[in-house]
Amino acid sequence: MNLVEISQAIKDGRVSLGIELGSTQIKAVLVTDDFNTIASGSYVWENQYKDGVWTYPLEQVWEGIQESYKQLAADVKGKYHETLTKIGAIGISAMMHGYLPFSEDGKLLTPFRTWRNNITEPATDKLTELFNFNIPQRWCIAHLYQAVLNKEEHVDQISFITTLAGYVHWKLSGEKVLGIGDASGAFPIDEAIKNYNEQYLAAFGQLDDVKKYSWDIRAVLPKVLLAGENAGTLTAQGAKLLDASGNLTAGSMMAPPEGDAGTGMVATNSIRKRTGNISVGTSAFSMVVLDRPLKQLHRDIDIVTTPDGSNVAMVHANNCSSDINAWAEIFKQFAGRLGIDLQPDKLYEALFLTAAKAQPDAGGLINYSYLSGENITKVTAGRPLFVRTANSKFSLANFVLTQLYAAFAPVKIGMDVLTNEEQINTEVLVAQGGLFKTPIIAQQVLANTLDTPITVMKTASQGGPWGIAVLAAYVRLADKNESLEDFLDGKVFENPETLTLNPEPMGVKGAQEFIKNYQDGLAVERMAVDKIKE
Ligand SMILES: Nc1ncnc2c1ncn2[C@@H]1O[C@H](COP(=O)(O)OP(=O)(O)O)[C@@H](O)[C@H]1O
Ligand SMILES: O=C(CO)[C@@H](O)[C@@H](O)COP(=O)(O)O
Repeated sequence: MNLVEISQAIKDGRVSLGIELGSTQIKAVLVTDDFNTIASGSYVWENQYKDGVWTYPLEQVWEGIQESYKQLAADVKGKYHETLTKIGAIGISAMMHGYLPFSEDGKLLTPFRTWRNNITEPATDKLTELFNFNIPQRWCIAHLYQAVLNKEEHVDQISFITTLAGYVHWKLSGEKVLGIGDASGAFPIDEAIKNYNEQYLAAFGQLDDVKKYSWDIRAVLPKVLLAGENAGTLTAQGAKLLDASGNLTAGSMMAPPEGDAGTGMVATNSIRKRTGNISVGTSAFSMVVLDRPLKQLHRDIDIVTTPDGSNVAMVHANNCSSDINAWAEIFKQFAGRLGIDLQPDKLYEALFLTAAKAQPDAGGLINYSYLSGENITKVTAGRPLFVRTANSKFSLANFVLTQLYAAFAPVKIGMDVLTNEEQINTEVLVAQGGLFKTPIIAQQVLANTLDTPITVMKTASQGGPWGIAVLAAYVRLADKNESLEDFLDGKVFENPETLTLNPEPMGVKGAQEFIKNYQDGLAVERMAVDKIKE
């Protein structure tokens, strides 16, 4: 589309907006009906560790959404000389799971407990046994049941719980709904009925410590919707919440709110059975769409769904890029001392490119990037740790490669369970996430660490917000009965710009040596949790 055509599309509202609330950034993108991004905005935020809980204040949720929207609207005005007043469809996506309990009158009953918390182990042990289905610590039902077990005062006032995307969607549209992918991280889904698992709902409701409360779990959970279903419209109040300038009018169609797992699947076109993708940002999680049930229950493999409700095996590691950021900040401060003001993209590029000169085994250096506890390696709290021996080859190149290996190590260890015990493998994984903003290096290290070809698309560093914008467009543009898979293959990914990197034999061997040292040293990391108190 040329500038005149885009301006006309904006005037007519033939555009779709995607907003994703990720762990480190809120991003908004506007796409035309050919799925090209024509404008964007973002807001940087960071979780806080307050009173033993990882959280974000809800006021900052709105500050971030409004700032991202404001930048996007200014981008539209600057490039296309149009004021953004009408948006065809809107989708909200966010980090999944966690705990946002509300009272009947809409009051938040506890600060937001995010996916990053490892505070629900007793609840997950009990529920996993009850359902014979893996309940990870970060899931909404684990948080709710842990609050029950803790006998927290607020529990009897609960009227509704939701995820972050569900909360924002509710405020914009008045609808208490979730896309099925996001819902699958709240409570287990039954793939056959594309809804919460009835048997598990009943079992949960029958628990003695749950029966005490007047609420019913069925009424407390949001309603489940499939991709493409109508999830309400933007209300006048919602329009004001999104666009503080008041230019935006009400009435946009709303897509079912999704989790960043689902939007990652869309952004990498990984909805069909046996396709695989991986998201690498604050956390790292790989996802394979299943064509058969798993042979057995694994505590390291989570079953979620695609936005159209197919089961997906997910390996989720809580820690990926946060420690890279912490070290990058140290290098930035050092550069600052030398009078050099390093902007983030330049900083990451300079560091990552250094890793190209590293020894394949990263010189024997070891790093545990655990800002928070790590489920895969059974480390209960965050103690970032860098260890080396006197003979390790301590160079900047090896240090940076160590950081990248360490970012991918937990997910690699978890994925070995899927490969070795379930024989579930994909020929290639399509990856997305902020680490690919600097091309090649992180992609190659990931391919070597996982010993799997990694494909990255042009949109990889903006995968999530673009994915939810595509889901919004699907509500508006799909032909009757057109499946999401066909919509993606036929309309969205006609000609994707991709780059695939294969594992390099030397790199694979080096990564394996790193992982061996990493696993051998895990006892030291666990001892750090035990001995070094906050
Ligand atoms: N220019 C860059 N090159 C490489 N990595 C980057 C760059 N900018 C940011 N990053 C990394 O990307 C991460 C954010 O990735 P993203 O997928 O947006 O994650 P999240 O959803 O967790 O916020 C940052 O925390 C940082 O580690
Ligand atoms: O928990 C999940 C997926 O199951 C994610 O929402 C969570 O790890 C947050 O992802 P990001 O690190 O923000 O990409």
